[in-house]
Amino acid sequence: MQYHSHLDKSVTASFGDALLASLTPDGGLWMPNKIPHFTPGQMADLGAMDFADCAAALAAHFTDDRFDEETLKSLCRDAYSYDVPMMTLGGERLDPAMAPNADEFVLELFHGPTLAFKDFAARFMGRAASHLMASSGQRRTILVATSGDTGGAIGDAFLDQDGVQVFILFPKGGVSKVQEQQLCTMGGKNSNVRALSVDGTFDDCQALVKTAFADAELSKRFDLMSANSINVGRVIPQSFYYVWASLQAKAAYPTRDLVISIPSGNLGNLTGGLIARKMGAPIDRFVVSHNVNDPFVDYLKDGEYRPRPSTPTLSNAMDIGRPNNFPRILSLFDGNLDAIREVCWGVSFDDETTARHIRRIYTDTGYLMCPHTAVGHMGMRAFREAHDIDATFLTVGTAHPAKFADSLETIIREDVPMPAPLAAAFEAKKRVTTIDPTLDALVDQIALVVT
Ligand SMILES: N[C@@H](CCOP(=O)(O)O)C(=O)O
Repeated sequence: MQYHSHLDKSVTASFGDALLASLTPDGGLWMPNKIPHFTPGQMADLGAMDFADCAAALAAHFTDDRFDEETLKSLCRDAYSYDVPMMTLGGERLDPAMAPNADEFVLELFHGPTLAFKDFAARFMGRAASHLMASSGQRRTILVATSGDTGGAIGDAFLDQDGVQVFILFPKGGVSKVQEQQLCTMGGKNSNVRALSVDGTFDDCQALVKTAFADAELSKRFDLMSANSINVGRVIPQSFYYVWASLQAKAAYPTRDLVISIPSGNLGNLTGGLIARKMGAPIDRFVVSHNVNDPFVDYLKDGEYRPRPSTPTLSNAMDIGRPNNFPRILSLFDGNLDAIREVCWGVSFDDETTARHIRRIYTDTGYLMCPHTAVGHMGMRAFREAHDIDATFLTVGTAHPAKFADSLETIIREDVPMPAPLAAAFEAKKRVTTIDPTLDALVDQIALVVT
């Protein structure tokens, strides 16, 4: 598989080179030259595998000859050592024998080490980069902008990795208390993972990272690598769980359509889903569910893309006014808005509605959703109201509710228990430096540890 720049198809690279380079030399995003398409029979074989083996089989079509079958299998088995359940709000697993009439499930992607869906892509990327770097003796300085979850997942995936220094840039006061604790306590005093609290918004963090990449001299001096979903090595593995989950849902309820609602911000998760659908995953529609930071919803409505400054919300990881993956979505559909609309249905919700939904679902069923998952769940319900179809409805559960204990405790007026990894983070001492949102301030921090 070769990759090309979304700006110029003649600019190409292998998977490994695209991953380590992050952005194309012309400042574009890497796109796969051709998305493999699987027949229903091949899809059925993939669906019969466990998630890790299915991911490895898919990855074989997107990587290069530095990744043989055995390498990918052990990489995925090591990365995906946790559960990927699809649950009803009543706590039943997706299983037609147990829940013959159930048609709504949460695809819980938050059972990895940092309790967010970002672990799926971060763990694949971390292991793939380590495999490439071990054979070539390279080093990298990783910059990752986070609105809450990506930073933790990347920090965890690259923690203690030789030749790698990670800088996590998060908006000061713009992530939950638990997320901040997690981001600022990765590793010990001499950790290779450092947290930078940026005096600005997530969009400022993201812009800062992009400015650093645009500076060729700086990029070369520090061997910069991005671990955001601008890196194609993050987006490809985000397609694997859509393939696998859709096959499980279709096998369980074969006569129904399948609709997946994705809580969305930077649009990396939607891009992964669209790639899965192009591969032949049996997904009929995506509901693209946003908080009030919703330029993509407006685009679906009137065809005008108007990125704008973000507004802080309860679902802070989606507080993004300029989604990075918008150009990739256009590229997947050759810019055809009608084709995008046939697959994507957009909707957005404010905080008051989100809080009310969390409280009502918790009171009625005992299921506690993180604010992002709640936005996805409301999107799914809104889609159902607007469309009379017989379908299985999957809502992507993006993060464990405990990561948002501060806001959820106010909403449900109960304590939210902390799972062990988060409780451990609260035992550790926070290490964080506050910086201005300027390139000089960022370079000063990098230069302290990278020569
Ligand atoms: N929602 C993200 C923001 C970064 O997005 P990514 O798609 O580049 O990972 C987060 O939680 O940090």
